[in-house]
Amino acid sequence: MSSDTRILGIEGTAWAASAAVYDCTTDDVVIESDAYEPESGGIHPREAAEHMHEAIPRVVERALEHARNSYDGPATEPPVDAVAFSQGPGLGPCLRIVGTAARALSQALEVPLVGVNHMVAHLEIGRHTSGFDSPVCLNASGANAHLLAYRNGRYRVLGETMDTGVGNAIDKFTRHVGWSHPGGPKVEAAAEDGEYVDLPYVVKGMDFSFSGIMSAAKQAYDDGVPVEDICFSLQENIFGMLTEVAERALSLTGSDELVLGGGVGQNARLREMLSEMCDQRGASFHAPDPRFLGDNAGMIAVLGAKMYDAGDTLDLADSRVNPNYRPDQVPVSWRGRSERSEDLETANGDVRNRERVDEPDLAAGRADESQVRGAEALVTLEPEAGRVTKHRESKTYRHPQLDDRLRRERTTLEARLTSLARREGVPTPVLVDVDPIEARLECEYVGETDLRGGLSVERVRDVGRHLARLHGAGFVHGDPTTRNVRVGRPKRASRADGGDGTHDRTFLIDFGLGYHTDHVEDYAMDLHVFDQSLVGTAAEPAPLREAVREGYREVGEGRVLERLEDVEGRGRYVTD
Ligand SMILES: C[C@@H](O)[C@H](NC(=O)OP(=O)(O)OC[C@H]1O[C@@H](n2cnc3c(N)ncnc32)[C@H](O)[C@@H]1O)C(=O)O
Ligand SMILES: Nc1ncnc2c1ncn2[C@@H]1O[C@H](COP(=O)(O)OP(=O)(O)OP(=O)(O)O)[C@@H](O)[C@H]1O
Ligand SMILES: [Fe+2]
Repeated sequence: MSSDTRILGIEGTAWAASAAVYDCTTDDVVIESDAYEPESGGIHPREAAEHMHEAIPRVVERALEHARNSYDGPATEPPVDAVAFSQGPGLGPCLRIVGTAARALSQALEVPLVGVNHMVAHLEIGRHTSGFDSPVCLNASGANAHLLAYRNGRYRVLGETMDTGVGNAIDKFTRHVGWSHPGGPKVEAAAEDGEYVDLPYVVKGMDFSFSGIMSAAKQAYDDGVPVEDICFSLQENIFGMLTEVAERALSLTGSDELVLGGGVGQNARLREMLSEMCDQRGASFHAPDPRFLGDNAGMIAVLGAKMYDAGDTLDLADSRVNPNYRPDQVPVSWRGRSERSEDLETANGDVRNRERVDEPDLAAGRADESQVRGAEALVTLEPEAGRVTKHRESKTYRHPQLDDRLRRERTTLEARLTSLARREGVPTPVLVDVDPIEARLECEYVGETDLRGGLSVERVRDVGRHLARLHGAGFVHGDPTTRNVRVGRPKRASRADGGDGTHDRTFLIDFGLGYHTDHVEDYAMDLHVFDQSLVGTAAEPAPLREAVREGYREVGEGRVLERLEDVEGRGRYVTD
């Protein structure tokens, strides 16, 4: 940053009472922290608030003392230009204490107040220390776990945990085995001596869930499985899931930069996996210094400075804290104008650069003219021969046993669901050969372009009907994006169709994330992913979104469409 801004940052969302001074001229960050350590169990909100009450004045005083000592301006001037504080998310009682302290200080020093979103700060500190321009960010913290990417003035949530934060999930397991809080570092230490045992692994598109794996881990412990083996395997599966969704986000955004944020980011195995994944796909990876990963006021001060320079300060009346403050609620004021209107066309499930709609799509990593590197597989296209070969290559970041299992399971499932879908009357590629051991699948080349390069109301309505048919048969596609729909004349099936070979069809491909389910919620989510993909792809999504619903209504159940409205009403999904 070019200005000579100096900012006092205050953090106190849960366990870390922390204050920092950031000096833009030198880029120095001085952090003073005082951690709350529960005597037993996890974090108790009331005890944590008592800790804040007592520790915040102390750390603020130390930070201010540093600010005064290093300030060479007039003695009558305040030693900082603004006070930035964590406005949320976090524990209400803790946040309120921090808010009160920040307001009092801003009045005493007669400087403005800056309200910082703690999760955006976890992200921005990585962008700041890496110098990356527009990275995808994986926030792996105690109470959260999500992937963020910037588009059109906001950080969009591309994927997130469907239940608890990643650190909290680990901490619950360590409480079960009687270890003190925080559990993450203890799991990391115990994992050193562990061997792999099978545990659940749950990724749905770019979302993921920890509840199944944590129950299984506790059960394994109760059954006498050595705790170090469980710790080792927990790390392999949980961090494998996070790395997989991070790779998916890179592939779909077309970004080649990844930054890590949050307390769990201190884990060496997680960093190793992310770094290896990025190496394998030619992307750059950055993890900030550990002092910037766990909760700390340094990241609040650094983002506070960017916001202050952009004129993004708070009136007292707007300075109330928000325990549920989501990162996608923050209007991003501090990125340059050119940055704000640029880049990623993101939406949950389908994210891309608008110009990349040529056919064939080789944008996500061109190997040669006929190969596409998707998020999961290397796909060899032979349109002339009417053939496609999809190979789920080994991911070296994953434990070999887990890697084998996932590649086999998904290849088998993709083959099975692709055929099942066709039996339900949904056009899909005809399978030629499946080799689960090699994770290789050979099938018919279908369509002429991706749907995203050939959007029309009729085609989208057709996809609505297709999804309804799958759901009627008791399974979901799992990843129905405009990239996973092919459109055009069928190469072989057309004549069998009774047509003249010019009849337009929409094919569903890539069933690797599909699964059997009878939950309305899963069907609604499937529709929602497609809906969001339209929002991310089309200049005028409204008539298309209506068309999907029409198509679905013709064939499927109204209650799924009702649930879709619920899903949209939950607020996570910003579609503007
Ligand atoms: C809202 C805010 O209060 C919250 N903060 C938070 O969760 O603290 P953070 O410092 O980002 O993360 C703490 C978590 O990070 C885990 N952790 C710390 N070191 C770890 C390690 N080496 N391996 C795995 N987990 C680790 C701890 O077990 C704990 O669950 C958040 O950012 O979600
Ligand atoms: N049967 C097919 N006919 C024509 N093109 C295909 C076929 N299968 C795949 N493709 C092309 O290859 C691309 C990648 O294939 P696919 O989606 O199956 O791989 P993936 O690794 O699962 O990708 P991602 O997870 O990124 O969607 C598709 O977007 C499509 O353009
Ligand atoms: Fe945090």
